[in-house]
Amino acid sequence: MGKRNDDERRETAGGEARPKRRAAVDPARQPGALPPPPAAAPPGYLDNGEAAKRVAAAKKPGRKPPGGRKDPGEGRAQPAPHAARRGALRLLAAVREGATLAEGEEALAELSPAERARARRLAAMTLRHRSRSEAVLAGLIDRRPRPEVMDLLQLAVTEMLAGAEAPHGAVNAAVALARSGGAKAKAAAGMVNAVLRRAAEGQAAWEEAAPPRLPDWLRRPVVTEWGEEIAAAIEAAHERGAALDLTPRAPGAPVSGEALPTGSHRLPAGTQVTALPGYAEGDWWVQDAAAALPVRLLAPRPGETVADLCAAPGGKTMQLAAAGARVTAIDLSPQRLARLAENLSRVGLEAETVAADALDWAPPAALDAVLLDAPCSATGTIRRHPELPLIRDGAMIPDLVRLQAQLIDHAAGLLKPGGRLVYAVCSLHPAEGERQLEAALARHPGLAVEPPDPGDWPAEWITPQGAIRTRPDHWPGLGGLDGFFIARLRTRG
Ligand SMILES: C[S@@+](CC[C@H](N)C(=O)[O-])C[C@H]1O[C@@H](n2cnc3c(N)ncnc32)[C@H](O)[C@@H]1O
Repeated sequence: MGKRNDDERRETAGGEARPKRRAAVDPARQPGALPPPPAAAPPGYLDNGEAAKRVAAAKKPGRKPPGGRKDPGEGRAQPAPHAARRGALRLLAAVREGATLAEGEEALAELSPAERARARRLAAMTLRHRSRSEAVLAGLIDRRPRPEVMDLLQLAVTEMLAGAEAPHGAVNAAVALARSGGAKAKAAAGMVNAVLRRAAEGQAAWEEAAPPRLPDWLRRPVVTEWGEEIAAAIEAAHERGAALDLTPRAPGAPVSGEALPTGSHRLPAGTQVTALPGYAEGDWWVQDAAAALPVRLLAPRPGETVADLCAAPGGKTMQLAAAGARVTAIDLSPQRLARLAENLSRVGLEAETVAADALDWAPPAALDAVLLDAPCSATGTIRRHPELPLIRDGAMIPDLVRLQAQLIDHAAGLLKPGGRLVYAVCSLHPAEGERQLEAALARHPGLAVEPPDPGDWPAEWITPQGAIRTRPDHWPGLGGLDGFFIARLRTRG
């Protein structure tokens, strides 16, 4: 799988962004500060690239580890043994340093595309099941080992008990990796061997353990909003991970995968995107089924003027343009906007692009509609980004809520009388969704919620306010979907 393909496989939704000056989210203080995305950026991150540079510098292939030891893979024409596992451990180490899996991937440049994909899969699987491997290991170790040794143990336990890897293969690989590490890892090789041989018998403890809990800062508001049972169902859905969803360029077009009730198509996770029919022709793009819903609710008509205020990397811009709307796509990040332009060009669609703070942007004439897919905590995308709970602490929520409110206020002022505003966030935090809508309605007596047509939308998604709320535990039989809050507002006119 090529680099392009890797990038395409990432969700095109999401994206917490750097408020330029009006609100006070400081990218440098964000634990998950992300690089300018090479392609479709993972959601929920800032765009300053600092964390990525830090991680890449620390993990550069060939960089000598402390003590001058030569990396076993250094200088080899052939990949080092266990290259994918070694890559997965680098990714887990990057997450421990506060980076995302996507940032960590910068350190995997020497791996083949297939090894890189496997490293990513192994790391994500280890993170998704981390509570189970912890439970298995808790009964086998007296004292928690060094973090890198713990990563190695958790990776091997996950491979054995969730990944269908034969125990001897996972144990031997882990021992070999420990032996090829620094002095401290070498010293732990005996313990790794002994613990993992016993862990291979730990299937019962694995099954009995609960999925990873949401962090308290997110679990509390989730439980207050929907109750304990739903919080647990969300956690279980996060552990199951996400399939690959495609949005057809034209409704009803022949696109691979199972057609979902909302028009997206679903394929198994791990499907090689560039090999699918229609990729080169731009017949579809990768987009979680939930991320495709805001434009569906907006229902753009041919010729309408629509601004996509926080547009990059452009999943929703492409939907708007495919519907025939005259779209202006605005984004604060020129790098992300460049990616949007690339995406548009791949699928042969057009939109005007503007690199600007949406709070400073105004159209020459009032608009028919505005899509505000606002920067947010991205907590609705944990299925795809299992590292998020580990690298966020919730401190950014108040600043994000403030920025979202400012963007709603600005967006409302850009509309014609009778124009519509769709506000969307890929967040499970009610402060960014349900409470944000309540506050917006209180500030804007001239705006009213226009509820979705109940005939077209699952009843369980429609909130008492007339908005749409999707959660990862929805559609259990179909494989779930990301958490989004989406509201359609209309100016009285
Ligand atoms: C949730 S993502 C958008 C995802 C996009 N709508 C899609 O479907 O592909 C949020 C985007 O908001 C942008 N952003 C953040 N603050 C902004 C601002 N003040 N003005 C314009 N764009 C902003 C970020 O750069 C990021 O690309």
